[in-house]
Amino acid sequence: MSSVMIEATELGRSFGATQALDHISFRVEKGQVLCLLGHNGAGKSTLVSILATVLPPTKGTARVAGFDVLREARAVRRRIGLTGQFAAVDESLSGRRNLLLVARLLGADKRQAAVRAEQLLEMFALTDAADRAAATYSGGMRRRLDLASSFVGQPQVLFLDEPTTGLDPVSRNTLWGLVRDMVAAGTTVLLTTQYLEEAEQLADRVIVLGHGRCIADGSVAQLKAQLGSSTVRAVLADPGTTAAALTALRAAGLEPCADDAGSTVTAAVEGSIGLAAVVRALDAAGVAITGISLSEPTLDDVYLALSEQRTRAPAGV
Ligand SMILES: Nc1ncnc2c1ncn2[C@@H]1O[C@H](COP(=O)(O)OP(=O)(O)OP(=O)(O)O)[C@@H](O)[C@H]1O
Repeated sequence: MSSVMIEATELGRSFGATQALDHISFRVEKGQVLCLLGHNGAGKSTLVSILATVLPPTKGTARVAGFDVLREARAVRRRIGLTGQFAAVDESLSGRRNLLLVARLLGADKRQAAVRAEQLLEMFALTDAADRAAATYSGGMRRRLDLASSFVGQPQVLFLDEPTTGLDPVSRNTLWGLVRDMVAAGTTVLLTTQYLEEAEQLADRVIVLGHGRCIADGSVAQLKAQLGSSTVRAVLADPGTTAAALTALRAAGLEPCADDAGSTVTAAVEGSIGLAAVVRALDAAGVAITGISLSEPTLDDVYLALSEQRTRAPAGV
């Protein structure tokens, strides 16, 4: 049996004149975590909705757990779990009743449903709060309950659409641990996020979406390798000098980018010779800095560089 659990072939989706997705193709093997990264409106939720059979594509095909998302939607639904951006729990019910309800909807008898609910409450550290209304839960507890609900049917493929948005770092770490446990048990995960750290923590492979298109595809290490061996990060004394700094570094043969606030510029370089070149170029352009460092590239650097390339690309590219 093929171990490909998600297969998208030339997927496209438009909403009127908006092309939300275009020419998206990829495969995910059993037990892998694919992370979709992208800015607001990049097309992440649209892609998840198509794969989870919530939305039909306008072009292309997709198979999940071996079944076609259009022609065999019911078979797909029986094998997947979906956790959206907003926790889909019934707030008036207790955590336990939420899980019992989902289990009964999926066809479990009363006893099976009770056993499964108990297991999941334990697994997601909700046993103590099991009989309280979900309305009294914290954001992190609600996300855990939501994730537990999507796990009632022991899905082969789990879709997580921005699962940790709005969670504090501790809750986020807990959730990452739960996702790792699921993957260790053989579940295939497709995760969307705007948090690059989340991709670094969980992903075997990352696809970066930009305006509905795939703009990068590879492991975190491969994406970082595209940027050269290291990154120089210079903190500008005056954000008003950002344009001058970028011009000077481009003239020195580098491809710099600035953070949103314009207070830091980064550039990929080859080792410490590159660091000296940055210092010389900024000094010659009269750009004062308050700090400079040389580091291995992070996924943030990759993302910034890709966004920068997109911004500089001519219209229509
Ligand atoms: N039902 C819809 N009707 C019209 N346009 C839509 C609809 N759903 C999505 N879009 C448009 O499709 C594009 C992709 O949206 P999508 O929600 O997939 O992006 P996203 O990457 O998930 O963004 P976010 O991170 O903000 O959730 C956007 O331009 C959005 O406005």
